[in-house]
Amino acid sequence: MIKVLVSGFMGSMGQKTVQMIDNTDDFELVAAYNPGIDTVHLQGMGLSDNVKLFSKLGDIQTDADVWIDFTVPAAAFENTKFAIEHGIHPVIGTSGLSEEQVTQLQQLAADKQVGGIIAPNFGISAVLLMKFAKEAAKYMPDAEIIEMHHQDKLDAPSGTALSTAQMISEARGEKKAPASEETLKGVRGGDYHGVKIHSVRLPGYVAHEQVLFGSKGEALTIRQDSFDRASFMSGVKIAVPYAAKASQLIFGLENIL
Ligand SMILES: NC(=O)C1=CN([C@@H]2O[C@H](COP(=O)(O)OP(=O)(O)OC[C@H]3O[C@@H](n4cnc5c(N)ncnc54)[C@H](OP(=O)(O)O)[C@@H]3O)[C@@H](O)[C@H]2O)C=CC1
Ligand SMILES: O=C(O)C1=N[C@H](C(=O)O)C[C@H](O)C1
Repeated sequence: MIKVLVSGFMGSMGQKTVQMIDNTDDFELVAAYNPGIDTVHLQGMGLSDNVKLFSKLGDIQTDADVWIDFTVPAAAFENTKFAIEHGIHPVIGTSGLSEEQVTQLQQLAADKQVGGIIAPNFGISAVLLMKFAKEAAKYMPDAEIIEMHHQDKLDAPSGTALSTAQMISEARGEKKAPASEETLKGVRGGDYHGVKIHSVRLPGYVAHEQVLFGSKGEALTIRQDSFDRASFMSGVKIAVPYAAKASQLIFGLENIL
């Protein structure tokens, strides 16, 4: 049995994760963390009395093996650091960690021998999109990304879009996006090493990404859609047993599939 703590358990992803753990024989929810726990939410969630609840990071005392984190970008670094320092293997879905922060956390995990995984996206369709985009970029280096998310998403671009841009950039090498004068500021999107990223936020959307490749007389479009947050749970389910035994902190679900 793998004992799990869910950080951000009252959020959209946190609630899905609690359900997934309840429905998985090998996992047991032993602790849950969320600042500002409210009883209305709690009643709806039907957590067992054995689950220890925490609303402050410093108060957490648990025998959890794995720390699943779906919180907010501003909390991702401190939460992951806390988990590693307390011997709890991290499975981090929260977006917004910088490359420097990931490197720091990987160093800490190696020092403490408490490994796990940080994944910008636990959905299989998104992992495949990134893999296919990396391959396509070798042959069609001119690419732009459009990511589309629900209106409550705090960060832009999405972690997935940033990761896709990194992979495209690595596969094709240095390249600049065509220069054009913006008569409306920001209209050409963000720029990651020449890969333009456009972030759309709309009600009704969940999480979607499209990568457009253009070449002489032809184009390729790769698209994935997460219509439901359940789409991320298959990846989390794979990540938990991996993390519980890991001595390194890896980045990207594709590395353990
Ligand atoms: N890797 C992946 O596959 C996926 C990643 N994500 C990422 O997961 C994160 C959460 O997404 P989502 O569930 O939609 O967001 P929500 O806003 O629905 O949930 C975030 C939860 O975290 C809580 N929270 C705020 N601060 C802290 C803290 N310091 N420690 C612990 N919990 C905290 C919030 O509480 P309160 O409301 O009281 O502030 C809230 O309950 C985002 O970064 C998102 O990008 C989302 C989907 C898939
Ligand atoms: O906030 C979300 O919803 C999502 N966040 C992740 C990201 O930033 O890439 C993963 C997925 O896109 C859903």
